[in-house]
Amino acid sequence: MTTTAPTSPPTGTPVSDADPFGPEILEDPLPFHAALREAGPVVHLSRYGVYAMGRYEQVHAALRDWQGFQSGAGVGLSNFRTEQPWRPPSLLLEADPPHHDAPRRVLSTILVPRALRGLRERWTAAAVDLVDGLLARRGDVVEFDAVPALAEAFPLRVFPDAVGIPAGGRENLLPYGEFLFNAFGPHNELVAAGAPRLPELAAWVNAQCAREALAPDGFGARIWAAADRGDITPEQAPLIVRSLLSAGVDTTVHALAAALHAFATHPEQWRRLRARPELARVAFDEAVRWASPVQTFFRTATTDVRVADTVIPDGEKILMFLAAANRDPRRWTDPDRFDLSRDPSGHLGFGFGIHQCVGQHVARLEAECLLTALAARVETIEVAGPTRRHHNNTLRAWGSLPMRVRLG
Ligand code: HEM
Ligand SMILES: O=C(O)c1ccc(-c2ccccn2)cc1
Repeated sequence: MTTTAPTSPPTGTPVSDADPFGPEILEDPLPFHAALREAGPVVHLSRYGVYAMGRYEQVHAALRDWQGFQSGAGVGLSNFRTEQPWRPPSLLLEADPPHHDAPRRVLSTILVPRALRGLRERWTAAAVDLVDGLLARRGDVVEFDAVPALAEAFPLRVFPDAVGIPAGGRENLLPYGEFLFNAFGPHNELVAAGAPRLPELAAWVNAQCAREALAPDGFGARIWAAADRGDITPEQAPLIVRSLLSAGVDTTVHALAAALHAFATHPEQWRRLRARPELARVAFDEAVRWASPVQTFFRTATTDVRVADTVIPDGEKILMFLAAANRDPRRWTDPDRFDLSRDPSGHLGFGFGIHQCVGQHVARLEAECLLTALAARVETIEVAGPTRRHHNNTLRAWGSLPMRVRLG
């Protein structure tokens, strides 16, 4: 019996020859994810010479096994064992224990839900103000592009202030993150397009991390206070502030856009949220599972590590497809359905294990505030025109989401 290699429709390219960072798959990754899951627990991608995993079981196990699958050699295609990082490595993301431990403990303490309690009232008011401003004096049916009007506007209205950076230059945050998340992939045209502005963007971001730039009551000041206490060193403090500015903006922007798109294409789920606004938090996690705004990232094998029938040699890169795992029918019932009655816990959209997103509670609070404010005013939400994807090597993003809402 001849078995034909699984192909990623429609181009018919065998999975092992596919380019997951090329425009076809970035535009619509779902067929490739399905083919990757079907091809086996681990697949060698010849184009980049990496080992790929698309099934929940293997991605979950690799994320859990930080000793066998390290972050210290970088979580992008670039291998820090042999290549220079484009910026000083993150003390959390690109570090393994024990170096990872203290920076992680400092950020965990600052970003834990009870530490965010003081922000809920302020962020709720900011969301209500943004939504009211968008809908005011425009009649009962209002049209707008949800990407700039809501998905970008809300995080940029609340998060930089929460970090405590100055008012000027915040328009640099999105393009910096855009480059950063592209740079985890291969040096393709997406990376090349962002390179010209990088020196100025990186200089601006680094300048925001200095103690004197930060307001006395924000996340940044609390990181510096940890240095004053000796929990971390003063040299580490600015890099940990940089982590917030690196990871905390583009991710939430594209996750919120994904949630708004999910509701605009599933009117019955919007009706459920309207009826029960307390579902906003679980709705956001279901949107993060269903859309996986963070699609992929890498680990590096620290020994010859066996996964199913494959031995991944020491030093080789493993590309983990969170998005494929989040829709693996081996783990999820009816995985392609966006369904608020599902329990999405266990999804890998925020990662898993010791590096699991330390900012996930910040993201959830932003989403809860914005979705609750919208659900209070908007009876129906629908797509009002052609949507446009925005391609990034790591992030699943919308470039434009024309929306029509009916007030109720
Ligand atoms: C919906 C929005 C977000 C998504 C989908 C997301 C996703 C992720 C994922 C998948 C990881 C794991 C990376 C790995 O294992 O190598 C991660 C780590 C991280 N995230 Fe998030 N993130 C989001 C928002 C945020 C926010 C708002 C912040 C900051 C306030 C943040 C800060 C971080 C940091 C510092 C890490 C590294 C943690 C470590 O390595 O110990 N993220 N995030
Ligand atoms: O500490 C940082 O600078 C940083 C932390 C986390 C990320 C990241 C990477 C892949 C997926 C989600 N988040 C990026 C940067």
